Amino acid sequence: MASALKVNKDLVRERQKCTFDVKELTYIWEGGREFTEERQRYENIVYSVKELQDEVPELYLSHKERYESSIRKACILQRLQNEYGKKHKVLNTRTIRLVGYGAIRDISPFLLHNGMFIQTIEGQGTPEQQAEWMPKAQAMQIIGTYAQTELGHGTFLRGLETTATYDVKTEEFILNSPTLTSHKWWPGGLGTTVNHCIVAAQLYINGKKHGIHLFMVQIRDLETHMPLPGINVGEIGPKLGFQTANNGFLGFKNVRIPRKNMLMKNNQVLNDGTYVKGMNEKLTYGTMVLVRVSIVSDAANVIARAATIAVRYAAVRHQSQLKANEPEVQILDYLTQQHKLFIAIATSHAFSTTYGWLYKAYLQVVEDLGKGKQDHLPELHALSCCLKATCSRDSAAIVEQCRLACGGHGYMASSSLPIVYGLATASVTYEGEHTVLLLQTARYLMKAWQMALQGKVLAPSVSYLVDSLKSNKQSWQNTPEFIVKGFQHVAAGKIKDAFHAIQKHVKAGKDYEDAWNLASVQLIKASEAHSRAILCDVFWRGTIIKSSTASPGVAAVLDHLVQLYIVYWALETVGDLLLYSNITKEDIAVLKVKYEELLALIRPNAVGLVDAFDIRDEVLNSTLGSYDGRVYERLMEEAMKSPLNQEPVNQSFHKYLKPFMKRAKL
Ligand SMILES: CCCCCCCCCC/C=C\CCCCCCCCCC(=O)SCCNC(=O)CCNC(=O)[C@H](O)C(C)(C)COP(=O)(O)OP(=O)(O)OC[C@H]1O[C@@H](n2cnc3c(N)ncnc32)[C@H](O)[C@@H]1OP(=O)(O)O
Ligand SMILES: Cc1cc2nc3c(=O)[nH]c(=O)nc-3n(C[C@H](O)[C@H](O)[C@H](O)COP(=O)(O)OP(=O)(O)OC[C@H]3O[C@@H](n4cnc5c(N)ncnc54)[C@H](O)[C@@H]3O)c2cc1C
Repeated sequence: MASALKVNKDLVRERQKCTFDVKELTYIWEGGREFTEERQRYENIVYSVKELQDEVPELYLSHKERYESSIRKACILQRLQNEYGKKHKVLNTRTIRLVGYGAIRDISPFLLHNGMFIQTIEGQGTPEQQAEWMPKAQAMQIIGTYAQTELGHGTFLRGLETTATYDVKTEEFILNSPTLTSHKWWPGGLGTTVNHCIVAAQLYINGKKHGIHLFMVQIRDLETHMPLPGINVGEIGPKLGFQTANNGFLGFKNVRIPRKNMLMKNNQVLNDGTYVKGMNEKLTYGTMVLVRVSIVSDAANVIARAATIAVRYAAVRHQSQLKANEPEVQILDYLTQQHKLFIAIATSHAFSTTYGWLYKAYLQVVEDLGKGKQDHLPELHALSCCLKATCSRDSAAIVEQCRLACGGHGYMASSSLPIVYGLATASVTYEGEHTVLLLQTARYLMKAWQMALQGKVLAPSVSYLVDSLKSNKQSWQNTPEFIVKGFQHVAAGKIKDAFHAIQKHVKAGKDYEDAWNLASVQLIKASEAHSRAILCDVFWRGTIIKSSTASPGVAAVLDHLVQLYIVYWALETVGDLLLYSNITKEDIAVLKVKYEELLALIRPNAVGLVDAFDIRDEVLNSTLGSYDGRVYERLMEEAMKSPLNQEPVNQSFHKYLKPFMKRAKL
């Protein structure tokens, strides 16, 4: 934190107004004091390393230089992380990623190694395979990625074209990329960083296709880093964001790997080519479920970054007068600005709470699977799909809203909002495209509705369908509990409508699949409504639990945030509530007043609330959002770093402009 003397006076005043203990909220937000202190200790180590500090801002480097700089920093970070783990305790993934951003600025080329390669060995490997690869992967003696998506297919995994054909004579798999579209395309780190991959390929034994399986494949020599024979590997080039993720392509030509390199925790291939089917073929997709769950947490963190920048800037920035002859006001005092920004703070808390709940459900399912029980797998898949879809999409929209709320300066790269948007919007697509995942959940919801009609017992997350089958005669109440019930009625109503739409098309003679496609806009709306009902319910119940042990000041702000989130979404979806619940026009008028009251209650705590996210200036890396609020000074200082400002006259003047002007005179 900057010294009090240098802090912008508006921010000083805002912090004096704060009515709650900022540190206490940080501990709650981060899941406990021990996590915060751990992160802070690690940050102090990382950000004191001189080699991690930029001489030239990353954005002025070429694509190649940025990659090289990110690898250099990623190696230092990995060493620091390992040393820290040995000395203190193994750091949690949130801390590693958050602190990593502060050094690398964008995505680490090791993200897929740390985020999917290791997790897949752990989740899909037999104990022997884990014993062989885990220590090497953890020590980074081998560096890997998760290579699934191809040029031709990302979503439809059964359509992947890479083949792994078992050769019973040599007890090897032979990997091939038979077409251009079968080339792997996108995996992070694949371009020029990794030497190993987990490859998703169609398994063939004696001419019979057994579907998608995962294989450990070495693609580069560990000494020379040259691609191994039969491997065609490279980088895919610049993208909207994720510039330093080193996404790559990969093709195979008769690449042989030993039988033991198929990940065999679930399905197995024996020496003689016998195929042994596991408990559930979808367990092969297990790493994706874990990452979808983690993306809910990522969404909370990315919004916290954007909200911190935009709220601090809105406190420092003065523009226009509310009344003639009065000074220009802090833009944070405009109600429309509060409407844009306070929902960002509330959403971050909503997603963080939901992540805690979802991760617990994930751990329970993993434990059950270990005992051969898979009853809750479909529910977890459905929840992780719709929550990943909704949270990533909301995070991209909210980050963009925060950027727009900063006016012109939000468009500056030095605000960091463009790079944060690049991160947020990528997550809408990767790890399962948004619409596709909503439709996965819709499959589950259609089955759940059918079961509800048949009077069967439903899984907890859809048990609200039973209530909605009974006629709802209760009059509306403007309480959070009741509004949450209203969201459940909306979800149930949309699920029912989508169900009937499919039935109508089937009755009219359509195949079920065509009927599904014809109803799919309704299906994704049903899935979205289900997500919103879950988010509001979990956030509301989770906040009650958190508040029960909090000080009155913190409990009050948590209550304001959860109420704001619920009322905001009630007003955003008011048409749906009018259609599917008993809300009246009068109730809506009351909700509007309530919303404005909540904005007013949050206003004095706005800066305190973003301070409580406790995101260091190194991580924010923003001219607009730093703790001290020296916005204008920083904008000018950063501009002065432009290479174009290092000389009074650029050579292009003599080369092009001057001759051009001379010709123009004639
Ligand atoms: C030094 C600094 C270091 C810093 C870093 C360190 C940090 C480390 C920590 C990291 C922490 C977090 C990690 C975050 C990493 C983020 C980066 C990720 C980058 C992106 C990676 C990728 O994108 S990988 C590729 C992802 N690809 C996809 O998601 C593909 C999407 N498609 C599918 O999943 C499937 O094909 C499909 C679900 C869409 C359809 O599958 P399929 O056609 O086979 O199935 P059906 O539709 O026929 O359904 C059949 C039934 O199966 C059920 N089903 C489907 N999937 C699952 C599943 N996963 N689990 C359970 N059940 C499943 C489906 O519902 C059907 O059921 P029924 O209806 O009952 O028939
Ligand atoms: C930044 C980034 C990093 C990535 N990293 C990795 C990685 O490390 N490893 C890896 O393997 N992959 C990675 N990917 C790939 C990513 O997982 C896929 O791009 C993603 O799963 C979407 O698949 P797709 O590109 O095939 O989209 P498509 O499926 O082609 O989607 C195009 C459009 O078609 C629609 N569509 C497709 N199918 C259906 C359907 N059944 N019903 C309705 N609409 C449909 C979609 O909604 C979308 O609008 C990464 C992608 C990005 C952007």
